Amino acid sequence: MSLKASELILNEDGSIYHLGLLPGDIANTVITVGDPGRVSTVSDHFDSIELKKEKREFNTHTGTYKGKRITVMSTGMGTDNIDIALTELDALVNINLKAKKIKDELSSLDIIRIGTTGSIRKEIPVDSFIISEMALGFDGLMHYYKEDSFLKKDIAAAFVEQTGWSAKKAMPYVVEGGKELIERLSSSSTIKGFTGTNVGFYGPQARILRADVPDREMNNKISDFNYKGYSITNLEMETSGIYGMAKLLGHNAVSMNLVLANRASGEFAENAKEMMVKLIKYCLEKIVA
Ligand SMILES: O=P(O)(O)O[C@H]1O[C@H](CO)[C@@H](O)[C@H]1O
Ligand SMILES: O=c1cc[nH]c(=O)[nH]1
Repeated sequence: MSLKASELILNEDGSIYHLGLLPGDIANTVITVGDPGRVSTVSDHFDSIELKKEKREFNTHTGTYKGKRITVMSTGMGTDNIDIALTELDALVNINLKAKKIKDELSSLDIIRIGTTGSIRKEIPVDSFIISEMALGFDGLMHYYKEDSFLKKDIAAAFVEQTGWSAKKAMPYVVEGGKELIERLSSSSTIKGFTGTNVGFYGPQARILRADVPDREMNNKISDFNYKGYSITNLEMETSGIYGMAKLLGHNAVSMNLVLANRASGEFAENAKEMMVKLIKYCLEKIVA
């Protein structure tokens, strides 16, 4: 049975609805970044660029780095965008878009997020590179899918209990990254972390400019959380969705985080651009190693 036009939506040129991409446009290795402007900061290092396409917040370049074909695509901010980005990337490789049928043989993408984050630990200073071993999603995205056998439910339950998590918010979920990619991108330059993925940047990360939050101690409670040695290191807005959707759809994912803010000390990075270029070069070298 083919998928209905209302479910698998294609543009006039046959490209997938939001990404505006055709199956041949993407490589098997996809770097995702939040910021559309960061796409060229990555592809500037490519040997050559074969494709540049842009739709909404999804800016995509495909090219080669040291002979390896790589796609870099922006996702915009938040796991609502990640739901679209990963579902449509998966459709590009695992659904025959012309027949609108799921392929008999499925393929796996390597997905490497290169993003920015705030550390909630004094001992993880700005300019650090955190590689997320696991993510705790505050966003609820994975509760909208039936398959949940890969979620670490004991860790999420302990988190709810220890932090007194409000039932008015989504139930947190915990999901691991792709082990092989995590090992490949780890080194003495990276810190292994457990990343909290928030639904926003201000209130959801307990930042107060003018609007107060219901619990000013929440970041301390998150940082005090400890279950079987697992404790949260940093906050950002995409990793849990990427890890969850990758596990759900059979892809491998890793999230690399440049620490821009240290929420415990109140500091913000002074040379963010330079450090991002350093993280990008580091990731590209590890991808082709
Ligand atoms: O720098 P990016 O990749 O966008 O990542 C982080 O920065 C944004 C917030 O400033 C959020 O998307 C967060 O996850
Ligand atoms: O504190 C921070 C810094 C970058 N991105 C976030 O989501 N939070």
